[in-house]
Amino acid sequence: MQLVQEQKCFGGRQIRYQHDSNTLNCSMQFSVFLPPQAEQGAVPAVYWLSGLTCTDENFSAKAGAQRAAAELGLALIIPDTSPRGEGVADDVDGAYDLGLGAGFYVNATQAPWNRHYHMYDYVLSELPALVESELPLNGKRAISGHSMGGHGALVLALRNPERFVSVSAFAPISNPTDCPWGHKALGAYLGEDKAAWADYDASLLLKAKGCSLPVLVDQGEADNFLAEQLKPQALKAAAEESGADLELRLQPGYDHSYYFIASFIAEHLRFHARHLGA
Ligand SMILES: N[C@@H](CCC(=O)N[C@@H](CSC=O)C(=O)NCC(=O)O)C(=O)O
Repeated sequence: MQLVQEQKCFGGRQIRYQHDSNTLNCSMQFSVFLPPQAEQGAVPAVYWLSGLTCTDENFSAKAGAQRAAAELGLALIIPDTSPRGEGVADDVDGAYDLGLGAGFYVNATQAPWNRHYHMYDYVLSELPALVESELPLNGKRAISGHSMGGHGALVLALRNPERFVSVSAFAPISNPTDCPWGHKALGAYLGEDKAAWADYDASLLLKAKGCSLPVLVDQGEADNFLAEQLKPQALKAAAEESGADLELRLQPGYDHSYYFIASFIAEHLRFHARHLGA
């Protein structure tokens, strides 16, 4: 991987890298925050998955996560939200909720998406293997994300509990088989056979398999997308049915923006630090 950019931040290093991804079949950029403790030895990592329209830079620049990560000794690993570059398919109308910036953390099976859109495997396997071989990381991982990225974080953790110690989300798309964003993306990437969609629906996965990991979810009550797209009540019902350790916090007055994420990211990082032994 090649260094693109680096800034000192809260005594640590905010870094952007580029690499050629075999999983996505294109060149990718991602961001990393290394806390000051990484100068002395290997540290645990929180993976952050961003939402629709984002690159790795939205979270790095807007969430203000570095202060708490530096205090807690946590690395932050921040991938992009889709494959990028010439030859990578995009929505024909340039819609914000399909194609570039909207990979939904799935492995697409349908043309033209299946040439590049394998964000599930990228985040689960290729990116951790790369950063853990090149950076001072101790192999302990937690995962979090926002909206589409909250959906991705929950699905990755629910399907691979041995890979993470904890999972959290901000305003996740909790039940994508039952909302317009999910129908559009899962239909395009996986095809119209809805049986394939269930593997990427956190509420269905939680109901069917339960979850051995602690789960923290924050949801703003003034979020414009709450009723139509996010459906946290489906996740809560699934957790109650399966006995999963979900804490769902409804936050009065907060919307869907990065101001909401910035308000609670330190609490999420402290939650993950407890489970990571940081
Ligand atoms: N442009 C769209 C909404 C786009 C949007 O709100 N994106 C969110 C994530 S939404 C779910 O995945 C986001 O994080 N945007 C980037 C940012 O820096 O705020 C519309 O207008 O409806």
